[in-house]
Amino acid sequence: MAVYTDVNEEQLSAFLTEYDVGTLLSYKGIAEGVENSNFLLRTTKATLILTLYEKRVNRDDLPFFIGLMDHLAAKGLNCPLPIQRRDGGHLGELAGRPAAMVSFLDGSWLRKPRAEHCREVGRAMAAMHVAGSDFPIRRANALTMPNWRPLWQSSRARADEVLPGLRDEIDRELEILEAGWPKDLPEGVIHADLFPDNVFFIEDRLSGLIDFYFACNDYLAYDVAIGLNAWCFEKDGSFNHTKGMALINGYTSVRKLESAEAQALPLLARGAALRFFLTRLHDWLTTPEGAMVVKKDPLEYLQKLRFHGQIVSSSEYGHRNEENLS
Ligand SMILES: Nc1ncnc2c1ncn2[C@@H]1O[C@H](COP(=O)(O)OP(=O)(O)OP(=O)(O)O)[C@@H](O)[C@H]1O
Ligand SMILES: N[C@@H](CCO)C(=O)O
Repeated sequence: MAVYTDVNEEQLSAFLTEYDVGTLLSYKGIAEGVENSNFLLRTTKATLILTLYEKRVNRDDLPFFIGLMDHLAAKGLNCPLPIQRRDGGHLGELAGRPAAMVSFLDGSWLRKPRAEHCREVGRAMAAMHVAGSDFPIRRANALTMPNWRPLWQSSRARADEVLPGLRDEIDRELEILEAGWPKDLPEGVIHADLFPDNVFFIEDRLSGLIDFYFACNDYLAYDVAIGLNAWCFEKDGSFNHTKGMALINGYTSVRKLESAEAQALPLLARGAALRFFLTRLHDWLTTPEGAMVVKKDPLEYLQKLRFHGQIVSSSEYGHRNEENLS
């Protein structure tokens, strides 16, 4: 469960006086997520999500994240709306952590997404890319290609404890990705963590996107690559081509992929798999036993990494070139 920093009722009631949201009725820690401490709050006026930002979130990035949610919500995208404080800002401090509140979104995330859901996700991702295109603040991606080697160095010596041979395999992967990483693809604001647990549905209708705390400026197609990793593999590790096609078609129904983006997709997907492998491996090796957080399996992403290494063309993910369409 992701409550790293606990808060008591007194602290919380005092914090709420800085907002026009009524008084506290109840609150509870949310047992999901791995990055920040989240609480569900009910007040006399609203239902809200309170987030205390933890170690991986840099305080200087908070105006980007909060400003982005505000910007996207104003453009009609269904995402949490940051709650304004009485002093006009959005960011406060609680239990020694930077803290903010956002509106509660209805819906829940899908444990077993189907192809039609992947299509909706592709569409919503592209809508986010379009809506973010005039967002004025910039944030470099702190978890893209140049950052992988330092991250790898933090786990490399112990990698073979997780799987014999892992150290040499990832050394090779990293070299390939560093040498071939694409240059000059269209850039913009990407979500960068659009996994099933960050997309809410009400029945089969997508009701909103959450968790913008990895959002950044990067290649737009890199977000598609992350989506293919997160949505289009089955539990047994096999890639589901129908889901890949649905996600890509959903995306391109809103924003076309340029041919350079489509061509780069196999490498971008391979890089995305390495990114999640590396953060998971790092957490796997450093999270103390008994910590109140569910550790995610790095080897799931090793399997995906190997899969992408075999892919030659984006058509294998389900992308269809315009020329191939009848
Ligand atoms: N605006 C919201 N409306 C409704 N529920 C929310 C909202 N924001 C967060 N939650 C709930 O809190 C959980 C954790 O939130 P979130 O994904 O932002 O946490 P996190 O620690 O950043 O996790 P991770 O990065 O691992 O996905 C979500 O799965 C959801 O249940
Ligand atoms: N979505 C990530 C966790 C947050 O970065 C993962 O599944 O590894």
